[in-house]
Amino acid sequence: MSEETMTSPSESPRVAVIGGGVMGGTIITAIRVAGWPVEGIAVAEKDRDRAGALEEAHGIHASESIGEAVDGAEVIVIAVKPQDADSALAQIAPAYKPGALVITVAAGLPTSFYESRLPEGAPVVRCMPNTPAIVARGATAIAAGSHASSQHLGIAESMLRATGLVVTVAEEDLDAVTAVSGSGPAYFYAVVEALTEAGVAHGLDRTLATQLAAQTFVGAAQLLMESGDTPQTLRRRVSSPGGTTIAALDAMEHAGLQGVVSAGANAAAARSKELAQELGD
Ligand SMILES: NC(=O)C1=CN([C@@H]2O[C@H](COP(=O)(O)OP(=O)(O)OC[C@H]3O[C@@H](n4cnc5c(N)ncnc54)[C@H](O)[C@@H]3O)[C@@H](O)[C@H]2O)C=CC1
Ligand SMILES: O=C(O)[C@@H]1CCC=N1
Repeated sequence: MSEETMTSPSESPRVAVIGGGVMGGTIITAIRVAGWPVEGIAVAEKDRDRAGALEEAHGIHASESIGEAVDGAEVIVIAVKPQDADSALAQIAPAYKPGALVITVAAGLPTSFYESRLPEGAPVVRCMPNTPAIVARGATAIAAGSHASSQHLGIAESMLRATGLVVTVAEEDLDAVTAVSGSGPAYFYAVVEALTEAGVAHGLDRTLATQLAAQTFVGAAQLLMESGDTPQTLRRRVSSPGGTTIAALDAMEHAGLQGVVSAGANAAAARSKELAQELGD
């Protein structure tokens, strides 16, 4: 695909999604919402049940063969686990249409990993989405490889727009993005689990405690985004002098909250870098 020949869904570029799991399925939904025609989307999914579910949900063609899905595709979305990317690329390369845009969501693997396994000059855009994309509240960062232009980034952005926020970053920032927003939803769920347990220990019904915790975090996040205030300002607004919140925050800090969160984020960023070394050349 030349950049000039594809700028909008109405031009019906052929899209092949490789791996129709959580992220692949979410991206298919997003591009359908963005107006991509069903007949322009193919998916390669080796799990038969999952392939059948995608066909039923979207009316698209699912194949076990990566070569078949990629044949003639102008955009190839790679949504397999990092450990499966090398073998997927070995099947993509022979069917690759010169100039086709490759969009990858795999954690850790740099754009050079793809470029070195595809014909010379392949434009690659690397993305780090997160699971709230499933409900159109995702946060995705995208970065251009060495042959990807701003127009290629624009195509990726237009395909992912329906998943929520999309921002462009330098590729070197993607490990940090992974540590904050890519893995971030899991930190939130872990905190909700802990808060639920605390609520249950104090006599609350488990379902109610989870509901209250989730609504509190959704509301707090919305207030943060809509008010334009800093987290510090909003935290102080909850914290009455001599009140319950200060008592809680003091206890959390004493128990190492800041250290716990940064240790988690550091481990995610380190693992992202490690994946590149482990699976790269
Ligand atoms: N789940 C998450 O929160 C996030 C995941 N990612 C990245 O997205 C990628 C996919 O992750 P998930 O969707 O969570 O995994 P998943 O396991 O749900 O989906 C991967 C799919 O690829 C299929 N697959 C594997 N090899 C294949 C092959 N050779 N041919 C056809 N299909 C094949 C599997 O059957 C599976 O359905 C990973 O690289 C991950 O790093 C990125 C950001 C967030
Ligand atoms: O856990 C992982 O490796 C992927 C990347 C970010 C979220 N899930």
